Amino acid sequence: METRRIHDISQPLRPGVPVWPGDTPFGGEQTWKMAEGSPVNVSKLTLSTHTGAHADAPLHYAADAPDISSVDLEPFLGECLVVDARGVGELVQPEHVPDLAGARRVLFRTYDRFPHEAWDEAHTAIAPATIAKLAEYGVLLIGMDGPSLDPQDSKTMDAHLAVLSADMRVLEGLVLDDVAPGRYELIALPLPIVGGDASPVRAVLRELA
Ligand SMILES: Nc1ccccc1C(=O)C[C@H](N)C(=O)O
Ligand SMILES: [Zn+2]
Ligand SMILES: [Zn+2]
Repeated sequence: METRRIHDISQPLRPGVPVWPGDTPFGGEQTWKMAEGSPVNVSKLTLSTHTGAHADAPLHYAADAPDISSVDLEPFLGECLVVDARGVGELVQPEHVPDLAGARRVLFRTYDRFPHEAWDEAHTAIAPATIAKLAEYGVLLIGMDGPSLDPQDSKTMDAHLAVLSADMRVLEGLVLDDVAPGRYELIALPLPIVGGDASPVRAVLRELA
């Protein structure tokens, strides 16, 4: 049997999971309870589309752009490169991008320890020039552990606009603490939420054979 190790790089979704300031807190509530005589347990969720590990749709940063149910799944599935970008400062710059050796999906680790319990107001972001460089190399998807490609206080969304013009896909909120830099198989499919500007993903990295 195949035994390639799988690293779960998703945040556990639970009440209290840190969300963007002012955004909808995660809520789960049981609607049918076995404890009250129902034959099954069922619950409802309340959450922002940008909760935990998630994929942005172009619709998040451009009006009339594709929603998350319309995007091609190819970028979210396949070989990727995990890059150690810890300690780079405010922005991951082009010089922090190593030789991609043909990788078409690139994930940046910026945290020593992912902040599971508190929102990080001052996360590392991605320089637009870095996205342009990745696009030149044919990269389909950029991912990171921080909550946004752009700084929290950005009004111009330069990194997201660079992604828009390169038609790249985006993963944010990945937990890369226990993953060594290098190549893996990425599996991080968004849900087909019609009209959705983003979707949570169950993101995993599988070691290559
Ligand atoms: N939830 C929000 C509410 C307001 C403004 C931004 C967000 C975001 O989540 C930003 C995001 N994760 C991004 O794609 O950069
Ligand atoms: Zn997002
Ligand atoms: Zn984003």
